[in-house]
Amino acid sequence: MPTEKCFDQAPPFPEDVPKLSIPSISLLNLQNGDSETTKEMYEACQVDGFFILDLSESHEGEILLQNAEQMFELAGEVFALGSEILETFAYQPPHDLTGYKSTGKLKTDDGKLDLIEMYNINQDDMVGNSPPRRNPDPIQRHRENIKEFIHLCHSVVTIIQHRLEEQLGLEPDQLSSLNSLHDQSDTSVRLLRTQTQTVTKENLIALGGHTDIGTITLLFNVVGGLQVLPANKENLPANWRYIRPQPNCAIVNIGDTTVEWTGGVLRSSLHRVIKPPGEQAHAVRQSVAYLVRPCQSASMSRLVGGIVPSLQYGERDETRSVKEWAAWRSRQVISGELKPQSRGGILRRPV
Ligand SMILES: O=C(O)CCC(=O)C(=O)O
Ligand SMILES: [Fe+2]
Repeated sequence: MPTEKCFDQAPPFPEDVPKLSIPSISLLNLQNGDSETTKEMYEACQVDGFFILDLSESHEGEILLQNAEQMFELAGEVFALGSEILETFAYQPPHDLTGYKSTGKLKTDDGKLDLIEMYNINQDDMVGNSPPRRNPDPIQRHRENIKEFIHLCHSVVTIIQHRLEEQLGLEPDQLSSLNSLHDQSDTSVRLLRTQTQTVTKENLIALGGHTDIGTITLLFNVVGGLQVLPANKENLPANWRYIRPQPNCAIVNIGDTTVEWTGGVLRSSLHRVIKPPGEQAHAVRQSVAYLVRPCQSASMSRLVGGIVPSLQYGERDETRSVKEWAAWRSRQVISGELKPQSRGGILRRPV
């Protein structure tokens, strides 16, 4: 659905709401190693932790868009099964997020419960890194499409990481090898849906403020509702800014694991989903996310090299395993026990 066709079917995004201004980065330019584009992307990853990735004009990008559209159709089929069937595939947090999460399982910032349904498809299952899992029928029937979507998303993530490695002065593959497609990880394709909102409250929170735990996220949206808390702004209702979904584009954001690895040079920003703005509030909101997690064998320790700051006296390196660390982070998100906040974003000039 992220093509023009899908945007034409949805009500328009209103002009008069506060938006975060983030750059639109051409995938083709990143593929060609264009230095201006690379610098612009690096800066966005430091300042906002978010940027728009324009997939048009790139051959792989165009195929990815078609695949993402198929994932939107798959989401429609999966959620149409209804909660009774989907509950038989319920997720098991915090250790296994694969499967269905009904609404009302997570706390939102206003102390209420979330309004978003999710289905997480496990990458290892789809690419054959682990024995096949039991999945709802539409997922089983579309295994090949999902696998292709994963391969394309993964190669786009690898291009982004290669450009970041150059800017950070790291070795080629120093970042990207930590989320290899062929090693087990908790990487997933997440299908999300929020029903039409009948409640009049403008800032009704569907998914509470959080940072993504993994390395990087590619997000496909058509209907608005995603908001980011800009850097150096207090978490007050007036400070949140919308990210306007754009046709032929993905939204990219940096996750907490990359902040750990880069010693805080890159930033993972607090984001949330609220009731879609303006006329869009009457639309069912679907999105598709590719959430990259590090391989289980990777370390959470800070990378050594380039402009990544070395540990200072008194600072301790992260020694928990990838699994332990992620379970600890997601427990925080689920229980709301620790207030989630943006992390990283120490300004450092690229090499
Ligand atoms: O649906 C969206 O636009 C955002 C979803 C999100 O932030 C997430 O799944 O982590
Ligand atoms: Fe997120």
